[in-house]
Amino acid sequence: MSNLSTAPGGDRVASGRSPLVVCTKMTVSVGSGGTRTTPLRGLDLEVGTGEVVAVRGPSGSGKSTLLGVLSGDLEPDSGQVTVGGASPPEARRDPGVGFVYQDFRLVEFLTALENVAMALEILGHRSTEAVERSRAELSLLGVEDIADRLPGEMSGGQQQRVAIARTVACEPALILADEPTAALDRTTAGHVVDTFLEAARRHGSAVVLATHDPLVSAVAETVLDLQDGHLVNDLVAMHGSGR
Ligand SMILES: Nc1ncnc2c1ncn2[C@@H]1O[C@H](COP(=O)(O)OP(=O)(O)OP(=O)(O)O)[C@@H](O)[C@H]1O
Repeated sequence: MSNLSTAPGGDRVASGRSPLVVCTKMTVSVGSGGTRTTPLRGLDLEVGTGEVVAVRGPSGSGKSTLLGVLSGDLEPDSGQVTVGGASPPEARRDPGVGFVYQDFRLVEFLTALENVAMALEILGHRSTEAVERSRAELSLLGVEDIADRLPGEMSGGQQQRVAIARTVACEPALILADEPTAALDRTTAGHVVDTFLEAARRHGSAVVLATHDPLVSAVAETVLDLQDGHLVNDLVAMHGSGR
């Protein structure tokens, strides 16, 4: 577990290993006109290289909004956010940010294998190597048997695992996943969680998981709760009692 300390704003920051993600006094609004709302208000966060963080919070507390800012899909109103010293849009390319979206976002006209291989080819991997690596990643997630199926021919849980394989295969410096076990039975959810832990251990990826799933919080190194637009330390996780 990383050392935890409290930032001036009261949010949790990690110390003791090199920070990859740094958010300082970050305020983020979404929507427009009468539906505009500000889920994140002056939030501070650090996530270290190789750290696996679970972000919890009630529905509507801003978990997806936080991931959206870290991925560069959303811009903060104010405050700072960097990933590997770069702005999130720049960081997508270098040092690399992978996002497992809640709705998976697989390319509908590509098979499972092609979805994963295409992502690797975009990063510059040769076709044969990309296919080999994609098969290995699908196999690790237990979906090698559906490698030739299109997303429309897969269950939600299978699509979720293909989306995870696509992200993890690319070995990004930062992995973001929104409810990555939501569509899965408990055994499969366990394999998925192991995949994220392995990505952190083997490649040093920082992993931020937005989740309601106690299984995910139980294995994450750090558990944070979103409350009133801020991140609050989970005291049980801080004191290491069995997580
Ligand atoms: N495009 C949008 N327009 C208006 N309001 C939005 C928009 N996106 C999110 N919101 C609002 O922002 C708040 C935070 O939403 P967000 O999706 O980040 O929460 P969440 O914690 O991820 O929820 P869930 O657990 O249900 O996925 C909610 O009140 C939500 O209604």
